[in-house]
Amino acid sequence: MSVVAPNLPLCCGRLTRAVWRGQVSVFRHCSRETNTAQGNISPKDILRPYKATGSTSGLSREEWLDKSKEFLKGLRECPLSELPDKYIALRRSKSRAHAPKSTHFLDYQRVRVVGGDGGDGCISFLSTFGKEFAGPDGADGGNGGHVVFKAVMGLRDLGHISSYIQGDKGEGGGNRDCHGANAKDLVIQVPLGTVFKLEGRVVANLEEEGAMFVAARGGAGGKGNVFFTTPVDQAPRVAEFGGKGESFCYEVELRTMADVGLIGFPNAGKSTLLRAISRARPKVASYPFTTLNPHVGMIHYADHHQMAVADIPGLIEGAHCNHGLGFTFLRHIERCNCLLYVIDTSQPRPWEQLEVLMYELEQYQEGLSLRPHAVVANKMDLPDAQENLEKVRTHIDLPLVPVSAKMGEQLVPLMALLRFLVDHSVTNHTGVSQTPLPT
Ligand SMILES: Nc1nc2c(ncn2[C@@H]2O[C@H](COP(=O)(O)OP(=O)(O)OP(=O)(O)O)[C@@H](O)[C@H]2O)c(=O)[nH]1
Ligand SMILES: [Mg+2]
Repeated sequence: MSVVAPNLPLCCGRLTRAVWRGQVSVFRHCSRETNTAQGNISPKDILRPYKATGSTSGLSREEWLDKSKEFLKGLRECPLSELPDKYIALRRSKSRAHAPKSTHFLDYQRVRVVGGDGGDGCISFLSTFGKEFAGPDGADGGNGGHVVFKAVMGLRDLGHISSYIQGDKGEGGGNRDCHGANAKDLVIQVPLGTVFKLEGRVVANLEEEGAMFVAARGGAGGKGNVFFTTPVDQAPRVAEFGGKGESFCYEVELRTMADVGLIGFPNAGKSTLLRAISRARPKVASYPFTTLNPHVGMIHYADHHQMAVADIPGLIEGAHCNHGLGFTFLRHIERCNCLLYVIDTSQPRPWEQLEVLMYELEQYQEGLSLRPHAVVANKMDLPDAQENLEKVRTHIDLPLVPVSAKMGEQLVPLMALLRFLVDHSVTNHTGVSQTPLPT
């Protein structure tokens, strides 16, 4: 089943032909010498072919680079009508929401979790008609509720989790041996792949659906005065307070944020690209660092597969030394299975952007830049872009797709390549085999 009309260019995003007036490039103001001196490898070394060590797919870098390039070549020769469903991204069927603010994606949250306190025990003495001192009848309090996290399908981020979570208190004991009710456990749903850390140590990893983690246990209910009755003391005037619930401060983070992360310099057009290929609404503007938090959009394919693509804040030279937005947001990149480097082809020497980006990722975490990746040469509608693209091809030996995110051009091959990359990155975990391109 193919919903997209064959041989028609898929035009997503805004199709306004507004004149775009160049931008200030931030990275040109940074001193390259200072930063490169701190690492063992130079940015240039990154692009040279070398043996991979840290690919998530298990394939060597050369293997999946060759496969992706072969795939792209096949894609150019194959008419769109003959593409397998899995490579055909569906157009947005619904219009974007009119919510006043676009919500960003939360993949990290510090949470204080406190179990509910137990109910207090009761001091009471029974007095009935005809028997004034019928003995103690103060009952026990109920137990406080646990705070439990449960992994469920269908949730993607941690935005619904507040920074302070308190379990319910147990009911106090009553007279006439009426025990207080136990409080209900507070079950908070989290996405699959949520990791809980306590003082930097991983204490729980909820990978499977339905997996639960008791983050803080509730306190036990206090005993009522009946409990303290002894042969010696038949009328004890003593009862217990309910126990306090446990209290911990967890770092909650997602192991995987998205299938694909868009990496690029500020103003490269990452947010524009995400808007073009999904219904996400990250802000787009012609000044650097417009995006300050990651945004995730979904691409739907004709075989009903959904793929999450994350727009990650812009990266500049020296990011690993806390330049620009610092390195805290680099951890978002760790949580993407594949990387899509977005370069601004209208700028002079665009391949240098790629060198810097890969270098920064390597400096942050060895092997990070080697995850299955491809390059998008964006802004092909601008003057000089075509000329620059030819030069880029001579400098970059990676799968490269020229697009214009603003005009919505060449997005079909890009989305097919993304699917191909993502399938490759998960093949080893799931054992799903690839559908070959029609020959
Ligand atoms: N002509 C043209 N302009 C584009 C294209 N893609 C993005 N732009 C423009 O480039 C500017 C920056 O785009 P953004 O999508 O905000 O860039 P970004 O990479 O998300 O930037 P940060 O959020 O700052 O990292 C905007 O003015 C866009 O309209 C394109 O394909 N062609
Ligand atoms: Mg942006």
